[in-house]
Amino acid sequence: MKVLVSEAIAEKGVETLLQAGATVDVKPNLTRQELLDAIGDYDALIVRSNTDVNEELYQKAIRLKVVGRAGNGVDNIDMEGATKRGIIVVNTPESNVVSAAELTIGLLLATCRNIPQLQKRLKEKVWDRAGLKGIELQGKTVGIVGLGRIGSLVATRLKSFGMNIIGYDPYISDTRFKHLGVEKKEKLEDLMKACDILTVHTPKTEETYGIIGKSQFKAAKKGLVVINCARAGIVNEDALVEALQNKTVARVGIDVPEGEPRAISPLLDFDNVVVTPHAGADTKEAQDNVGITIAQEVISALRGEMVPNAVNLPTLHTQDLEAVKAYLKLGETLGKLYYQLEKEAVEKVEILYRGEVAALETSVISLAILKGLFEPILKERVNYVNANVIAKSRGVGVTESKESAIDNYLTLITVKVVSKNKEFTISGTVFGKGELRIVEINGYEFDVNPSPYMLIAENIDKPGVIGQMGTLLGVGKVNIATMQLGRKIADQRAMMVLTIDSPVSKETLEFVGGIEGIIRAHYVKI
Ligand SMILES: NC(=O)c1ccc[n+]([C@@H]2O[C@H](COP(=O)([O-])OP(=O)(O)OC[C@H]3O[C@@H](n4cnc5c(N)ncnc54)[C@H](O)[C@@H]3O)[C@@H](O)[C@H]2O)c1
Ligand SMILES: O=C(O)CC[C@@H](O)C(=O)O
Repeated sequence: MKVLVSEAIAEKGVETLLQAGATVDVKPNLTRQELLDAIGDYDALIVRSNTDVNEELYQKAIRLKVVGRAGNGVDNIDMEGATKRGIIVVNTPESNVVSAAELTIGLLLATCRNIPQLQKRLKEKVWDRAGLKGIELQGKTVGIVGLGRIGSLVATRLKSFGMNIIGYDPYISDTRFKHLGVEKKEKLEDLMKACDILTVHTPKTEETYGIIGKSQFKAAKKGLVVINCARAGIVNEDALVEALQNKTVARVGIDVPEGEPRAISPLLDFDNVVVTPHAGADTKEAQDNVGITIAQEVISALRGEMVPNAVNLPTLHTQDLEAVKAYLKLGETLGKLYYQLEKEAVEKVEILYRGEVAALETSVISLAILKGLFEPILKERVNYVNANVIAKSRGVGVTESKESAIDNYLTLITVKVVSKNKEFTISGTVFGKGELRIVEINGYEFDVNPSPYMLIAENIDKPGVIGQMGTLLGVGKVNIATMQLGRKIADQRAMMVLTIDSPVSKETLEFVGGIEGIIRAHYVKI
Protein backbone atom coordinates (compact mmCIF):
# COMPACT_ATOMS: atom_id res chain seq x y z
CA MET A 1 0.00 0.00 0.00
CA LYS A 2 1.81 3.12 -1.24
CA VAL A 3 0.24 6.37 -0.10
CA LEU A 4 1.14 9.86 -1.29
CA VAL A 5 0.15 12.69 1.03
CA SER A 6 0.24 15.79 -1.18
CA GLU A 7 -0.92 18.33 1.43
CA ALA A 8 0.07 18.41 5.08
CA ILE A 9 -2.02 16.31 7.45
CA ALA A 10 -1.55 15.74 11.20
CA GLU A 11 1.39 13.58 12.25
CA LYS A 12 -1.11 11.26 13.97
CA GLY A 13 -2.66 10.55 10.57
CA VAL A 14 0.70 9.64 9.06
CA GLU A 15 1.43 7.39 12.08
CA THR A 16 -1.91 5.63 11.58
CA LEU A 17 -1.01 4.89 7.95
CA LEU A 18 2.44 3.59 8.90
CA GLN A 19 1.07 1.41 11.71
CA ALA A 20 -1.26 -0.21 9.19
CA GLY A 21 1.79 -1.19 7.12
CA ALA A 22 1.51 1.44 4.39
CA THR A 23 4.50 3.07 2.74
CA VAL A 24 3.87 6.79 3.11
CA ASP A 25 5.42 9.70 1.24
CA VAL A 26 4.50 13.10 2.63
CA LYS A 27 5.30 15.60 -0.12
CA PRO A 28 3.39 18.83 0.42
CA ASN A 29 5.68 20.92 -1.77
CA LEU A 30 5.43 19.13 -5.09
CA THR A 31 4.79 21.25 -8.15
CA ARG A 32 1.83 20.16 -10.27
CA GLN A 33 4.18 18.57 -12.80
CA GLU A 34 6.07 16.71 -10.06
CA LEU A 35 2.77 15.43 -8.70
CA LEU A 36 1.71 14.23 -12.16
CA ASP A 37 5.07 12.52 -12.66
CA ALA A 38 4.91 10.80 -9.27
CA ILE A 39 1.27 9.73 -8.98
CA GLY A 40 1.64 6.60 -11.14
CA ASP A 41 3.52 4.89 -8.29
CA TYR A 42 0.79 5.25 -5.68
CA ASP A 43 -2.27 3.28 -4.58
CA ALA A 44 -3.73 6.16 -2.59
CA LEU A 45 -3.53 9.94 -2.62
CA ILE A 46 -4.41 12.10 0.38
CA VAL A 47 -5.21 15.74 -0.38
CA ARG A 48 -6.80 18.77 1.26
CA SER A 49 -8.41 21.58 -0.71
CA ASN A 50 -5.50 22.73 -2.86
CA THR A 51 -4.83 19.67 -5.02
CA ASP A 52 -6.93 19.41 -8.17
CA VAL A 53 -7.77 15.75 -8.57
CA ASN A 54 -8.96 15.76 -12.15
CA GLU A 55 -8.81 13.92 -15.47
CA GLU A 56 -5.23 15.06 -16.09
CA LEU A 57 -4.19 13.41 -12.82
CA TYR A 58 -6.32 10.27 -13.24
CA GLN A 59 -4.72 9.59 -16.61
CA LYS A 60 -1.32 9.30 -14.94
CA ALA A 61 -2.62 7.55 -11.81
CA ILE A 62 -2.52 4.00 -13.13
CA ARG A 63 -2.40 2.38 -9.67
CA LEU A 64 -4.69 4.77 -7.86
CA LYS A 65 -7.48 3.08 -5.90
CA VAL A 66 -8.35 5.67 -3.27
CA VAL A 67 -8.44 9.45 -2.99
CA GLY A 68 -8.64 10.60 0.61
CA ARG A 69 -9.88 14.14 1.13
CA ALA A 70 -8.58 15.17 4.53
CA GLY A 71 -11.57 17.38 5.22
CA ASN A 72 -15.06 17.90 3.98
CA GLY A 73 -15.47 19.74 0.66
CA VAL A 74 -14.79 17.59 -2.41
CA ASP A 75 -15.18 20.33 -4.99
CA ASN A 76 -11.51 19.89 -5.96
CA ILE A 77 -12.13 16.22 -6.89
CA ASP A 78 -13.63 15.05 -10.19
CA MET A 79 -16.07 12.48 -8.86
CA GLU A 80 -17.25 11.13 -12.21
CA GLY A 81 -13.69 10.42 -13.32
CA ALA A 82 -13.01 8.60 -10.05
CA THR A 83 -16.22 6.56 -10.14
CA LYS A 84 -15.81 5.30 -13.67
CA ARG A 85 -12.30 4.11 -12.81
CA GLY A 86 -13.41 2.44 -9.59
CA ILE A 87 -11.42 4.91 -7.49
CA ILE A 88 -13.00 5.37 -4.08
CA VAL A 89 -13.18 8.92 -2.81
CA VAL A 90 -13.38 9.21 0.96
CA ASN A 91 -13.61 12.32 3.11
CA THR A 92 -14.05 13.25 6.76
CA PRO A 93 -17.27 15.26 6.80
CA GLU A 94 -17.70 15.37 10.56
CA SER A 95 -14.13 15.85 11.74
CA ASN A 96 -13.68 19.61 11.38
CA VAL A 97 -17.19 21.04 11.57
CA VAL A 98 -16.84 22.44 15.09
CA SER A 99 -13.65 24.26 14.11
CA ALA A 100 -15.30 25.67 10.97
CA ALA A 101 -18.32 26.82 12.99
CA GLU A 102 -16.07 28.41 15.59
CA LEU A 103 -14.08 30.29 12.94
CA THR A 104 -17.37 31.55 11.49
CA ILE A 105 -18.22 33.04 14.89
CA GLY A 106 -14.64 34.31 15.17
CA LEU A 107 -14.84 36.11 11.82
CA LEU A 108 -18.23 37.51 12.72
CA LEU A 109 -16.97 38.96 16.01
CA ALA A 110 -13.72 40.11 14.44
CA THR A 111 -15.48 42.06 11.71
CA CYS A 112 -18.32 43.38 13.89
CA ARG A 113 -15.83 44.65 16.49
CA ASN A 114 -12.98 45.55 14.09
CA ILE A 115 -10.59 43.42 16.12
CA PRO A 116 -7.86 43.02 13.47
CA GLN A 117 -7.99 46.72 12.55
CA LEU A 118 -7.74 47.83 16.20
CA GLN A 119 -4.91 45.40 16.86
CA LYS A 120 -3.06 46.64 13.78
CA ARG A 121 -3.08 50.23 15.11
CA LEU A 122 -1.95 49.17 18.53
CA LYS A 123 0.87 47.02 17.17
CA GLU A 124 1.97 50.11 15.25
CA LYS A 125 2.11 51.73 18.72
CA VAL A 126 -0.94 53.93 18.01
CA TRP A 127 -3.64 54.08 20.72
CA ASP A 128 -6.63 55.16 18.66
CA ARG A 129 -10.16 53.77 18.33
CA ALA A 130 -11.46 56.55 16.09
CA GLY A 131 -13.55 55.42 13.13
CA LEU A 132 -13.61 51.82 14.32
CA LYS A 133 -16.82 51.64 16.28
CA GLY A 134 -18.24 48.15 16.36
CA ILE A 135 -21.76 46.75 16.36
CA GLU A 136 -23.35 44.32 18.82
CA LEU A 137 -24.74 40.95 17.85
CA GLN A 138 -27.53 40.92 20.43
CA GLY A 139 -30.93 41.62 18.89
CA LYS A 140 -29.66 41.41 15.33
CA THR A 141 -31.05 39.02 12.73
CA VAL A 142 -28.66 36.54 11.21
CA GLY A 143 -29.59 34.77 7.98
CA ILE A 144 -28.01 31.36 7.54
CA VAL A 145 -27.94 29.89 4.03
CA GLY A 146 -27.38 26.13 4.33
CA LEU A 147 -28.47 24.60 7.59
CA GLY A 148 -26.42 21.40 7.48
CA ARG A 149 -23.69 20.35 9.90
CA ILE A 150 -21.84 23.66 10.16
CA GLY A 151 -24.84 25.94 9.57
CA SER A 152 -26.72 24.33 12.44
CA LEU A 153 -23.71 24.51 14.80
CA VAL A 154 -23.45 28.22 13.95
CA ALA A 155 -27.18 28.66 14.61
CA THR A 156 -27.06 27.11 18.09
CA ARG A 157 -23.98 29.13 19.03
CA LEU A 158 -25.39 32.45 17.77
CA LYS A 159 -28.57 31.90 19.77
CA SER A 160 -26.58 32.32 22.95
CA PHE A 161 -25.70 35.84 21.74
CA GLY A 162 -29.40 36.71 21.82
CA MET A 163 -29.71 36.86 18.05
CA ASN A 164 -32.77 36.23 15.95
CA ILE A 165 -31.97 33.36 13.58
CA ILE A 166 -33.54 32.85 10.17
CA GLY A 167 -32.50 30.30 7.60
CA TYR A 168 -32.81 29.29 3.96
CA ASP A 169 -32.25 25.64 3.07
CA PRO A 170 -34.83 24.03 0.79
CA TYR A 171 -33.45 20.58 1.56
CA ILE A 172 -33.99 20.66 5.31
CA SER A 173 -37.30 19.64 6.86
CA ASP A 174 -39.55 22.04 8.74
CA THR A 175 -39.14 19.80 11.81
CA ARG A 176 -35.37 20.29 11.73
CA PHE A 177 -35.82 24.07 11.45
CA LYS A 178 -38.16 23.94 14.45
CA HIS A 179 -35.80 21.73 16.40
CA LEU A 180 -32.96 24.23 15.82
CA GLY A 181 -35.20 27.17 16.66
CA VAL A 182 -34.50 28.76 13.28
CA GLU A 183 -37.23 30.60 11.39
CA LYS A 184 -37.55 29.12 7.92
CA LYS A 185 -37.54 31.40 4.91
CA GLU A 186 -39.01 29.79 1.82
CA LYS A 187 -37.27 32.23 -0.50
CA LEU A 188 -33.69 33.42 -0.42
CA GLU A 189 -34.89 36.92 -1.26
CA ASP A 190 -37.01 37.01 1.91
CA LEU A 191 -33.97 36.06 3.97
CA MET A 192 -31.87 38.73 2.24
CA LYS A 193 -34.48 41.39 3.00
CA ALA A 194 -34.70 40.46 6.67
CA CYS A 195 -31.14 39.85 7.83
CA ASP A 196 -28.49 42.15 9.29
CA ILE A 197 -25.87 39.46 9.02
CA LEU A 198 -25.59 36.82 6.30
CA THR A 199 -23.53 33.66 6.67
CA VAL A 200 -23.33 30.95 4.01
CA HIS A 201 -22.80 27.24 4.79
CA THR A 202 -23.73 25.36 1.64
CA PRO A 203 -21.42 23.12 -0.34
CA LYS A 204 -20.11 24.59 -3.59
CA THR A 205 -22.31 23.10 -6.29
CA GLU A 206 -23.62 24.29 -9.64
CA GLU A 207 -26.71 25.47 -7.79
CA THR A 208 -24.92 27.34 -5.00
CA TYR A 209 -22.05 28.84 -7.00
CA GLY A 210 -22.89 32.56 -7.01
CA ILE A 211 -26.12 31.99 -5.06
CA ILE A 212 -25.38 35.31 -3.36
CA GLY A 213 -24.85 37.80 -6.17
CA LYS A 214 -25.89 41.20 -7.46
CA SER A 215 -29.65 40.73 -7.17
CA GLN A 216 -29.39 39.31 -3.64
CA PHE A 217 -27.35 42.33 -2.53
CA LYS A 218 -29.95 44.57 -4.18
CA ALA A 219 -32.59 43.04 -1.89
CA ALA A 220 -30.39 43.38 1.21
CA LYS A 221 -30.57 45.92 4.05
CA LYS A 222 -27.94 48.65 3.87
CA GLY A 223 -25.01 47.91 6.15
CA LEU A 224 -25.20 44.12 5.79
CA VAL A 225 -22.47 41.97 7.34
CA VAL A 226 -21.39 39.06 5.12
CA ILE A 227 -19.53 35.96 6.32
CA ASN A 228 -18.29 33.19 4.03
CA CYS A 229 -16.52 30.35 5.78
CA ALA A 230 -17.77 27.77 3.27
CA ARG A 231 -16.34 28.00 -0.24
CA ALA A 232 -15.13 30.73 -2.56
CA GLY A 233 -17.70 31.76 -5.13
CA ILE A 234 -20.82 30.91 -3.10
CA VAL A 235 -20.83 34.66 -2.53
CA ASN A 236 -19.96 36.11 -5.93
CA GLU A 237 -16.81 38.10 -5.32
CA ASP A 238 -17.35 40.78 -7.98
CA ALA A 239 -20.84 41.43 -6.63
CA LEU A 240 -19.45 41.55 -3.09
CA VAL A 241 -16.79 44.08 -4.08
CA GLU A 242 -19.49 46.22 -5.72
CA ALA A 243 -21.71 45.94 -2.63
CA LEU A 244 -18.77 47.01 -0.45
CA GLN A 245 -18.12 49.96 -2.73
CA ASN A 246 -21.74 51.14 -2.71
CA LYS A 247 -21.92 50.52 1.06
CA THR A 248 -24.72 47.94 0.87
CA VAL A 249 -22.27 45.68 2.66
CA ALA A 250 -20.54 47.27 5.60
CA ARG A 251 -18.44 44.42 6.94
CA VAL A 252 -17.11 41.15 5.60
CA GLY A 253 -15.51 38.14 7.22
CA ILE A 254 -14.15 35.68 4.72
CA ASP A 255 -12.12 32.48 5.07
CA VAL A 256 -12.26 31.43 1.47
CA PRO A 257 -11.25 34.16 -0.97
CA GLU A 258 -11.30 33.30 -4.70
CA GLY A 259 -8.04 32.16 -6.22
CA GLU A 260 -6.71 30.29 -3.18
CA PRO A 261 -3.99 29.46 -2.38
CA ARG A 262 -2.82 32.74 -3.93
CA ALA A 263 -3.16 35.89 -1.80
CA ILE A 264 -4.41 38.14 -4.58
CA SER A 265 -8.08 38.80 -3.81
CA PRO A 266 -9.45 42.35 -4.38
CA LEU A 267 -11.13 41.92 -0.98
CA LEU A 268 -7.71 42.28 0.67
CA ASP A 269 -7.73 46.00 -0.23
CA PHE A 270 -10.80 46.81 1.90
CA ASP A 271 -10.21 47.87 5.51
CA ASN A 272 -13.63 46.58 6.54
CA VAL A 273 -12.92 43.06 5.31
CA VAL A 274 -11.41 40.47 7.65
CA VAL A 275 -9.80 37.63 5.73
CA THR A 276 -8.21 34.35 6.72
CA PRO A 277 -6.43 31.93 4.37
CA HIS A 278 -8.90 28.99 4.49
CA ALA A 279 -8.12 28.35 8.12
CA GLY A 280 -11.56 27.06 9.20
CA ALA A 281 -10.26 23.57 9.86
CA ASP A 282 -6.86 24.62 11.14
CA THR A 283 -7.10 23.67 14.78
CA LYS A 284 -5.15 21.00 16.58
CA GLU A 285 -8.34 19.09 17.37
CA ALA A 286 -9.77 19.21 13.87
CA GLN A 287 -6.49 18.28 12.21
CA ASP A 288 -5.90 15.33 14.57
CA ASN A 289 -9.47 14.15 13.95
CA VAL A 290 -9.21 14.63 10.21
CA GLY A 291 -5.75 13.04 9.95
CA ILE A 292 -6.60 9.91 11.92
CA THR A 293 -10.00 9.47 10.30
CA ILE A 294 -8.73 9.87 6.73
CA ALA A 295 -5.84 7.48 7.39
CA GLN A 296 -8.23 4.82 8.74
CA GLU A 297 -10.60 5.26 5.83
CA VAL A 298 -7.87 5.12 3.20
CA ILE A 299 -6.51 1.91 4.73
CA SER A 300 -9.98 0.29 4.87
CA ALA A 301 -10.64 1.28 1.27
CA LEU A 302 -7.26 -0.09 0.14
CA ARG A 303 -8.12 -3.35 1.86
CA GLY A 304 -11.31 -3.51 -0.21
CA GLU A 305 -13.58 -2.93 2.77
CA MET A 306 -16.70 -0.78 2.71
CA VAL A 307 -15.92 2.67 4.11
CA PRO A 308 -18.46 4.78 6.01
CA ASN A 309 -17.56 8.11 4.37
CA ALA A 310 -17.06 7.04 0.79
CA VAL A 311 -18.35 9.99 -1.20
CA ASN A 312 -19.04 8.04 -4.40
CA LEU A 313 -20.94 5.27 -2.60
CA PRO A 314 -24.28 5.20 -0.78
CA THR A 315 -24.00 7.03 2.53
CA LEU A 316 -23.34 4.71 5.44
CA HIS A 317 -22.83 5.74 9.03
CA THR A 318 -20.44 3.65 11.12
CA GLN A 319 -23.24 1.85 12.99
CA ASP A 320 -25.07 1.06 9.71
CA LEU A 321 -21.85 -0.30 8.29
CA GLU A 322 -21.46 -2.65 11.29
CA ALA A 323 -25.00 -3.93 10.69
CA VAL A 324 -24.42 -4.72 7.00
CA LYS A 325 -20.85 -6.05 7.23
CA ALA A 326 -21.73 -9.77 7.26
CA TYR A 327 -24.29 -9.23 4.49
CA LEU A 328 -21.64 -7.58 2.31
CA LYS A 329 -19.58 -10.77 2.59
CA LEU A 330 -22.64 -12.93 1.91
CA GLY A 331 -23.69 -10.79 -1.07
CA GLU A 332 -20.25 -10.96 -2.64
CA THR A 333 -20.18 -14.75 -2.15
CA LEU A 334 -23.62 -15.23 -3.72
CA GLY A 335 -22.61 -13.02 -6.65
CA LYS A 336 -19.32 -14.86 -7.17
CA LEU A 337 -20.96 -18.21 -7.84
CA TYR A 338 -22.92 -17.35 -10.98
CA TYR A 339 -20.17 -17.10 -13.59
CA GLN A 340 -18.33 -20.03 -12.03
CA LEU A 341 -21.40 -22.24 -12.52
CA GLU A 342 -22.98 -20.77 -15.65
CA LYS A 343 -21.60 -19.41 -18.91
CA GLU A 344 -24.61 -17.44 -20.14
CA ALA A 345 -24.36 -13.64 -20.34
CA VAL A 346 -26.40 -11.91 -17.67
CA GLU A 347 -29.29 -9.72 -18.75
CA LYS A 348 -30.90 -8.95 -15.41
CA VAL A 349 -30.16 -9.36 -11.72
CA GLU A 350 -33.16 -9.39 -9.38
CA ILE A 351 -32.29 -9.17 -5.72
CA LEU A 352 -34.85 -9.97 -3.06
CA TYR A 353 -34.19 -9.05 0.56
CA ARG A 354 -36.43 -10.74 3.09
CA GLY A 355 -36.76 -10.60 6.86
CA GLU A 356 -34.26 -8.67 9.01
CA VAL A 357 -31.99 -7.66 6.15
CA ALA A 358 -34.87 -5.82 4.48
CA ALA A 359 -34.69 -3.18 7.21
CA LEU A 360 -31.02 -2.38 6.48
CA GLU A 361 -29.28 -0.15 3.93
CA THR A 362 -29.46 -2.80 1.21
CA SER A 363 -28.15 -0.69 -1.68
CA VAL A 364 -24.58 -1.39 -0.55
CA ILE A 365 -25.32 -5.13 -0.30
CA SER A 366 -26.54 -5.01 -3.90
CA LEU A 367 -23.21 -3.41 -4.83
CA ALA A 368 -21.40 -6.28 -3.10
CA ILE A 369 -23.47 -8.80 -5.10
CA LEU A 370 -22.57 -7.05 -8.38
CA LYS A 371 -18.92 -6.83 -7.32
CA GLY A 372 -18.92 -10.60 -6.73
CA LEU A 373 -20.77 -11.24 -9.98
CA PHE A 374 -18.35 -9.38 -12.27
CA GLU A 375 -15.06 -10.03 -10.49
CA PRO A 376 -14.45 -13.56 -11.84
CA ILE A 377 -14.89 -12.50 -15.49
CA LEU A 378 -13.38 -9.03 -15.76
CA LYS A 379 -9.76 -7.98 -15.96
CA GLU A 380 -10.53 -4.45 -14.85
CA ARG A 381 -10.82 -3.70 -11.16
CA VAL A 382 -14.36 -4.22 -9.86
CA ASN A 383 -15.29 -2.71 -6.53
CA TYR A 384 -18.17 -1.16 -4.67
CA VAL A 385 -17.64 2.12 -6.48
CA ASN A 386 -17.80 1.00 -10.10
CA ALA A 387 -19.95 -2.16 -9.77
CA ASN A 388 -23.10 -0.26 -10.78
CA VAL A 389 -21.31 1.55 -13.61
CA ILE A 390 -20.05 -1.81 -14.93
CA ALA A 391 -23.53 -3.35 -14.72
CA LYS A 392 -24.94 -0.43 -16.69
CA SER A 393 -22.19 -0.49 -19.29
CA ARG A 394 -22.83 -4.23 -19.86
CA GLY A 395 -26.57 -3.65 -20.21
CA VAL A 396 -27.35 -5.59 -17.03
CA GLY A 397 -30.52 -4.36 -15.35
CA VAL A 398 -30.54 -4.55 -11.57
CA THR A 399 -33.68 -4.53 -9.42
CA GLU A 400 -34.01 -4.67 -5.69
CA SER A 401 -37.12 -5.63 -3.73
CA LYS A 402 -37.88 -6.21 -0.08
CA GLU A 403 -40.31 -8.25 1.99
CA SER A 404 -40.40 -7.99 5.74
CA ALA A 405 -42.13 -11.34 6.35
CA ILE A 406 -40.45 -14.68 5.69
CA ASP A 407 -40.86 -18.39 6.56
CA ASN A 408 -38.06 -20.61 7.89
CA TYR A 409 -35.36 -17.93 8.10
CA LEU A 410 -34.98 -14.71 10.06
CA THR A 411 -33.16 -13.10 7.19
CA LEU A 412 -32.60 -14.12 3.59
CA ILE A 413 -31.10 -12.76 0.37
CA THR A 414 -32.13 -14.33 -2.92
CA VAL A 415 -30.35 -13.38 -6.13
CA LYS A 416 -32.01 -14.30 -9.39
CA VAL A 417 -29.73 -13.99 -12.40
CA VAL A 418 -31.65 -13.90 -15.65
CA SER A 419 -29.92 -14.72 -18.93
CA LYS A 420 -31.37 -15.20 -22.42
CA ASN A 421 -32.21 -18.87 -21.91
CA LYS A 422 -32.27 -19.48 -18.18
CA GLU A 423 -32.83 -18.23 -14.70
CA PHE A 424 -30.34 -19.00 -11.97
CA THR A 425 -31.17 -18.49 -8.30
CA ILE A 426 -29.05 -18.55 -5.21
CA SER A 427 -30.04 -17.70 -1.64
CA GLY A 428 -28.09 -17.11 1.52
CA THR A 429 -28.59 -16.16 5.12
CA VAL A 430 -26.58 -14.85 8.07
CA PHE A 431 -27.01 -16.11 11.60
CA GLY A 432 -25.31 -15.77 14.99
CA LYS A 433 -22.30 -13.47 14.91
CA GLY A 434 -22.01 -13.16 11.17
CA GLU A 435 -22.07 -16.87 10.17
CA LEU A 436 -22.81 -17.12 6.44
CA ARG A 437 -24.83 -19.89 4.85
CA ILE A 438 -25.73 -20.66 1.25
CA VAL A 439 -29.17 -22.23 1.60
CA GLU A 440 -30.33 -22.64 -1.98
CA ILE A 441 -28.98 -22.96 -5.50
CA ASN A 442 -31.43 -23.33 -8.39
CA GLY A 443 -34.10 -24.79 -6.13
CA TYR A 444 -31.75 -27.29 -4.37
CA GLU A 445 -31.73 -26.67 -0.64
CA PHE A 446 -28.58 -26.75 1.54
CA ASP A 447 -26.99 -25.34 4.63
CA VAL A 448 -23.47 -24.70 3.37
CA ASN A 449 -20.87 -22.64 5.19
CA PRO A 450 -19.01 -21.26 2.13
CA SER A 451 -15.26 -21.85 2.08
CA PRO A 452 -12.48 -20.57 -0.21
CA TYR A 453 -12.49 -23.78 -2.30
CA MET A 454 -15.65 -25.65 -3.24
CA LEU A 455 -16.78 -28.24 -5.72
CA ILE A 456 -20.35 -28.05 -6.92
CA ALA A 457 -21.83 -30.85 -9.03
CA GLU A 458 -25.26 -31.69 -10.33
CA ASN A 459 -26.01 -35.38 -10.75
CA ILE A 460 -28.62 -38.06 -11.30
CA ASP A 461 -29.85 -39.06 -7.87
CA LYS A 462 -28.81 -42.72 -7.91
CA PRO A 463 -26.53 -44.98 -5.88
CA GLY A 464 -22.78 -44.89 -6.33
CA VAL A 465 -22.24 -41.32 -7.56
CA ILE A 466 -21.21 -39.86 -4.22
CA GLY A 467 -18.90 -42.79 -3.49
CA GLN A 468 -17.03 -42.38 -6.77
CA MET A 469 -16.77 -38.65 -6.23
CA GLY A 470 -15.06 -39.28 -2.86
CA THR A 471 -12.71 -41.83 -4.37
CA LEU A 472 -11.64 -39.67 -7.31
CA LEU A 473 -11.07 -36.60 -5.15
CA GLY A 474 -8.97 -38.80 -2.85
CA VAL A 475 -6.89 -39.91 -5.83
CA GLY A 476 -6.45 -36.24 -6.77
CA LYS A 477 -5.26 -35.57 -3.16
CA VAL A 478 -8.21 -33.28 -2.44
CA ASN A 479 -9.46 -33.51 1.12
CA ILE A 480 -13.23 -33.06 1.55
CA ALA A 481 -14.07 -30.85 4.55
CA THR A 482 -17.88 -30.97 4.32
CA MET A 483 -20.43 -32.28 1.93
CA GLN A 484 -24.08 -31.38 1.48
CA LEU A 485 -26.65 -32.80 -0.87
CA GLY A 486 -29.72 -30.98 -2.13
CA ARG A 487 -32.28 -33.21 -3.83
CA LYS A 488 -35.20 -32.83 -6.23
CA ILE A 489 -36.65 -36.27 -5.62
CA ALA A 490 -39.42 -36.03 -8.23
CA ASP A 491 -36.82 -35.18 -10.93
CA GLN A 492 -34.30 -37.76 -9.62
CA ARG A 493 -31.76 -34.98 -9.56
CA ALA A 494 -29.38 -33.84 -6.86
CA MET A 495 -26.73 -31.19 -6.33
CA MET A 496 -23.62 -31.79 -4.23
CA VAL A 497 -21.77 -28.92 -2.62
CA LEU A 498 -18.40 -29.94 -1.22
CA THR A 499 -16.13 -27.64 0.71
CA ILE A 500 -12.58 -28.78 0.18
CA ASP A 501 -9.19 -27.96 1.66
CA SER A 502 -7.29 -27.20 -1.54
CA PRO A 503 -7.83 -26.33 -5.20
CA VAL A 504 -8.92 -29.03 -7.66
CA SER A 505 -6.67 -29.64 -10.66
CA LYS A 506 -8.13 -29.59 -14.19
CA GLU A 507 -7.36 -33.28 -14.49
CA THR A 508 -9.21 -34.25 -11.31
CA LEU A 509 -12.14 -32.08 -12.36
CA GLU A 510 -12.25 -33.91 -15.70
CA PHE A 511 -12.26 -37.29 -13.94
CA VAL A 512 -15.01 -36.15 -11.61
CA GLY A 513 -17.04 -34.78 -14.54
CA GLY A 514 -16.74 -38.16 -16.23
CA ILE A 515 -18.36 -40.13 -13.40
CA GLU A 516 -21.45 -41.85 -14.67
CA GLY A 517 -24.45 -39.91 -13.41
CA ILE A 518 -22.64 -36.56 -13.00
CA ILE A 519 -24.37 -33.95 -15.18
CA ARG A 520 -21.87 -31.19 -14.56
CA ALA A 521 -19.16 -30.44 -12.03
CA HIS A 522 -17.55 -27.09 -11.27
CA TYR A 523 -14.61 -26.07 -9.15
CA VAL A 524 -15.52 -22.80 -7.43
CA LYS A 525 -13.28 -20.26 -5.70
CA ILE A 526 -14.72 -17.76 -3.25
N1 LIG B 1 -13.60 26.99 5.91
C1 LIG B 1 -13.30 25.75 6.16
O1 LIG B 1 -12.19 25.44 6.51
C2 LIG B 1 -14.35 24.70 6.05
C3 LIG B 1 -14.29 23.58 6.88
C4 LIG B 1 -15.28 22.60 6.73
C5 LIG B 1 -16.27 22.76 5.78
N2 LIG B 1 -16.27 23.85 5.00
C6 LIG B 1 -17.33 24.08 4.02
O2 LIG B 1 -18.52 24.46 4.72
C7 LIG B 1 -19.65 24.18 3.92
C8 LIG B 1 -20.72 23.48 4.78
O3 LIG B 1 -20.25 22.25 5.24
P1 LIG B 1 -21.22 21.25 6.03
O4 LIG B 1 -20.37 20.17 6.59
O5 LIG B 1 -22.09 22.01 6.94
O6 LIG B 1 -22.07 20.71 4.82
P2 LIG B 1 -23.49 19.95 4.92
O7 LIG B 1 -23.55 19.13 3.70
O8 LIG B 1 -23.64 19.31 6.25
O9 LIG B 1 -24.54 21.13 4.84
C9 LIG B 1 -24.75 21.87 3.68
C10 LIG B 1 -26.19 22.34 3.67
O10 LIG B 1 -26.38 23.18 2.53
C11 LIG B 1 -27.69 22.94 2.06
N3 LIG B 1 -27.84 23.37 0.68
C12 LIG B 1 -27.44 22.73 -0.44
N4 LIG B 1 -27.81 23.44 -1.52
C13 LIG B 1 -28.44 24.54 -1.06
C14 LIG B 1 -29.04 25.65 -1.71
N5 LIG B 1 -29.07 25.76 -3.03
N6 LIG B 1 -29.60 26.60 -0.94
C15 LIG B 1 -29.60 26.50 0.41
N7 LIG B 1 -29.04 25.46 1.07
C16 LIG B 1 -28.47 24.50 0.33
C17 LIG B 1 -27.88 21.46 2.24
O11 LIG B 1 -29.25 21.12 2.26
C18 LIG B 1 -27.21 21.22 3.56
O12 LIG B 1 -28.12 21.27 4.62
C19 LIG B 1 -19.13 23.37 2.75
O13 LIG B 1 -18.97 24.21 1.65
C20 LIG B 1 -17.78 22.88 3.22
O14 LIG B 1 -16.91 22.61 2.17
C21 LIG B 1 -15.35 24.84 5.12
O1 LIG C 1 -8.10 22.67 5.64
C1 LIG C 1 -8.59 22.07 4.70
O2 LIG C 1 -8.06 21.11 4.16
C2 LIG C 1 -9.96 22.49 4.17
C3 LIG C 1 -10.96 22.35 5.22
C4 LIG C 1 -12.37 22.55 4.77
O3 LIG C 1 -12.53 23.50 3.82
C5 LIG C 1 -13.06 21.31 4.39
O4 LIG C 1 -13.72 21.30 3.37
O5 LIG C 1 -12.97 20.34 5.15
